[in-house]
Amino acid sequence: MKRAAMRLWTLNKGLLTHGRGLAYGSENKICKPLHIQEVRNKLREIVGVSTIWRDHVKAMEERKLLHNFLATSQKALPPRKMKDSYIEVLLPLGSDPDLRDKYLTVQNTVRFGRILEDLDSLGVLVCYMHNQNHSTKMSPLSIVTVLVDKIDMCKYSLSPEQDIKFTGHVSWVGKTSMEVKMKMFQSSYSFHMHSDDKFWPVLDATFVMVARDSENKGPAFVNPLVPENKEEEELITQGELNKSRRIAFSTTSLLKVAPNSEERNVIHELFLNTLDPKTISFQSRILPPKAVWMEDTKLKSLDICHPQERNIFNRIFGGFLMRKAYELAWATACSFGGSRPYVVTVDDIMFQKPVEVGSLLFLSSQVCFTQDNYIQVRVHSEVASLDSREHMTTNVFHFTFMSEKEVPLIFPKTYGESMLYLDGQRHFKSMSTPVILKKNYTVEP
Ligand SMILES: CC(=O)SCCNC(=O)CCNC(=O)[C@H](O)C(C)(C)COP(=O)(O)OP(=O)(O)OC[C@H]1O[C@@H](n2cnc3c(N)ncnc32)[C@H](O)[C@@H]1OP(=O)(O)O
Repeated sequence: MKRAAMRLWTLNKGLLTHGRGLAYGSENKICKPLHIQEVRNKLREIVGVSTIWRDHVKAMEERKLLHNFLATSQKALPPRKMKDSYIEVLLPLGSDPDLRDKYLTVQNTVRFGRILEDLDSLGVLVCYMHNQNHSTKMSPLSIVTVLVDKIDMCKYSLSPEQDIKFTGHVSWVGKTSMEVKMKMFQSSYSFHMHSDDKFWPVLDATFVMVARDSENKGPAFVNPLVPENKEEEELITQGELNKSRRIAFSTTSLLKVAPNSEERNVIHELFLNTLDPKTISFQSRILPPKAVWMEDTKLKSLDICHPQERNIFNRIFGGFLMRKAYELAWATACSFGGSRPYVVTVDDIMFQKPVEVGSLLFLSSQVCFTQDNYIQVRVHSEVASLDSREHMTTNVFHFTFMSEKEVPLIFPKTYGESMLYLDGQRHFKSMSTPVILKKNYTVEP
């Protein structure tokens, strides 16, 4: 590996230093880090879509011709290395005040919803870099987000006055799917970059993206991935384990099988705690002190999905859906906990179905589990077309927040709510390490 590429690769593994001069791309192509605004432009270039909505049908017609470039088997595609897909993106919040406004909350913190949008675009670009075919300008692949496996926040504060840097690369591939690992770092200096800037890690994310054919109608093979050293071998093994974990999680879903005996005891205990001791009845339920019924924690929203929010394939951009769901979840946690909550983990967001432009997007959010200062919020997303009343679930989002003070206990009333409680508890327990609350931990909507 060339020296510069080796340095970049090493930087991705730990603390990122020397903000300037970092690069992205394959071994043979070392460039400056991309500006965040270039990411979506680059994606449009790779996919060859129009920037004007009225031309979108024509642009998609043109993409049909790319079908001939699709591989008939994975073996026919050359293997790639992790560094081939490695990219760096700069979000110069500190040095660009106009950009900063887009990311700013009224409390002078960073809008986490905007970060989710950036991660989604970055994840797609990483996958295009992995599958880059130098013989065609436009890619025959349509890459979509299928799963946000995990986003873990580190405990450093996110300031809108310091530059942010993202890195990402493909860490595992299946036949048509790819796992992408992304990291986010923040500069330790305000307003301007110094040649000796240090970037500290603030976030770790794992997404799964899927390759589809040029019209986004059927599956398409992705290039194989070969490890170059022991660490990369471990990442690939971890990718395999992640796949098995997801399958195991989904086969024990409470939508498919009954809760285990420990969980059944939890639910019965909660039920007994809400029985009115003055009556001998299963029907008289009262709330214990410092507790809230789950049904009283709901918030809902409706959005019309305008063309402005479309992705490169003229469906609604996954990042937009995540931002909307996150902001509703944050408002739910805030009104429940009575103080400003901080996001700790985003977990297992599955994009089951694409959302068409023009759909009505219904989001329902509720607190489904609490413990100490933690609030687990679930957001259910459904769409309906304007001319049909039929609703279809497109996503379920799970967010873990932390409040500055201890929050009330949550009590389910119905069996359905009890399942939501257990599902929330499972997601909460899957959180890697509980974050220690810090006063300067300032990630808000
Ligand atoms: C960047 C953006 O804005 S994209 C917009 C947001 N995303 C979307 O709109 C995507 C909406 N979802 C979909 O269209 C569909 O669910 C699809 C196309 C992603 C998957 O459809 P499926 O019928 O599950 O496809 P299929 O069974 O062929 O699976 C395709 C691959 O996805 C993988 N996959 C499917 N579900 C999951 C999951 N929950 N977690 C991880 N991988 C998954 C499969 O393992 C398979 O990978 P492999 O070929 O490497 O083994």
